[in-house]
Amino acid sequence: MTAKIIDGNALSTEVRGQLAERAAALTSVGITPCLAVILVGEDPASAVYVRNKVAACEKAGMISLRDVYAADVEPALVFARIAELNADPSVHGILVQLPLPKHFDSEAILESISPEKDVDGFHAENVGALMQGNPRFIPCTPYGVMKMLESAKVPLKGAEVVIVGRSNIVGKPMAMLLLAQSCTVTICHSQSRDLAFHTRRADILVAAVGRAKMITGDMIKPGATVIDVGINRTAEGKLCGDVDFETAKEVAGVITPVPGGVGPMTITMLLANTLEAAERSLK
Ligand SMILES: NC(=O)C1=CN([C@@H]2O[C@H](COP(=O)(O)OP(=O)(O)OC[C@H]3O[C@@H](n4cnc5c(N)ncnc54)[C@H](OP(=O)(O)O)[C@@H]3O)[C@@H](O)[C@H]2O)C=CC1
Ligand SMILES: Nc1nc(=O)c2c([nH]1)NC[C@@H]1CN(c3ccc(C(=O)N[C@@H](CCC(=O)O)C(=O)O)cc3)C=[N+]21
Ligand SMILES: [Mg+2]
Repeated sequence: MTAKIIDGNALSTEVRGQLAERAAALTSVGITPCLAVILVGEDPASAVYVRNKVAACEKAGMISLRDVYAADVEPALVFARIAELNADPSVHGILVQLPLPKHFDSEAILESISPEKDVDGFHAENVGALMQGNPRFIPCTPYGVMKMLESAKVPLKGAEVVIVGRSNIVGKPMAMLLLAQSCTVTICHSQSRDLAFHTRRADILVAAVGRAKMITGDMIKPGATVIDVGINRTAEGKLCGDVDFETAKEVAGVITPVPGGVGPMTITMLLANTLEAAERSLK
């Protein structure tokens, strides 16, 4: 038996269709949801993501603004632009593509975004709200993973979850969301001893490391749900996840592919958060 695959492209199409209807309803009362994306530098992967985000917005009937700065831009210029977007009532969401060049204080940039427009959910106030179980914006990647688990009807209450990776943008918020659904959560990282000991206990295994194919079939409990957040490029330029799909799919019960898994759902939930911000602006 090979694992059931959660198709992130198909689920995205379905969810984005629903978002487009809500966006159209808002537009009919004079508010078109608008996302502003800021990109600093020429990293080709970041440029692709930003292009995908902008295209997805337009397809769902939302407006997107894009500001691109040279890698050596004066941070003051970016702070000034964020202040302008914060003050503009026609802008509902603001996203600064990460990572930023080294001469930027990334934390200060994220804190300068109005929490009401922080559709990534990275502002300290929104991180705190999520931890307190009262989220304003759920970070897009973990939010997309929760939608995928829901669509596959994966039982959460009491499930043993192991997350590999503890970043602020994926691992930590993922742990908070699953904890809120009464999973028992373990977070592993580069200093964890005997990673496979942990991963083999997992009913739900989330890989968010950034190391191609590091999770192999022998590290997975038979029948487990395996969520692959990793996006890595092989020497031949092919995209692959943190999970070795070929060996993992023979052991797992449910698995997500790369590409076509968590990535598209991340963009879908960014649209959802932008729409949500626009809907709140009515109230
Ligand atoms: N699909 C999507 O939408 C998205 C995909 N990604 C992808 O997900 C992956 C992770 O991204 P991100 O969270 O930003 O990555 P970071 O580089 O910020 O974090 C990586 C984490 O993996 C841990 N780690 C590194 N090596 C090992 C190891 N050998 N064993 C166990 N843990 C290890 C690190 O541990 P330590 O903390 O100790 O250093 C760290 O916590 C990347 O491939 C990224 O491209 C990211 C965002 C969205
Ligand atoms: N402020 C900020 N917010 C982010 O959400 C953010 C970020 N910075 N920096 C980088 C990471 C990464 N990320 C991805 C989004 C979509 C795909 C995606 O659509 N992937 C496609 C493939 C795309 C391709 O062909 O390269 C897929 O997996 O099928 C991947 C990765 C968002 N991130
Ligand atoms: Mg990172």
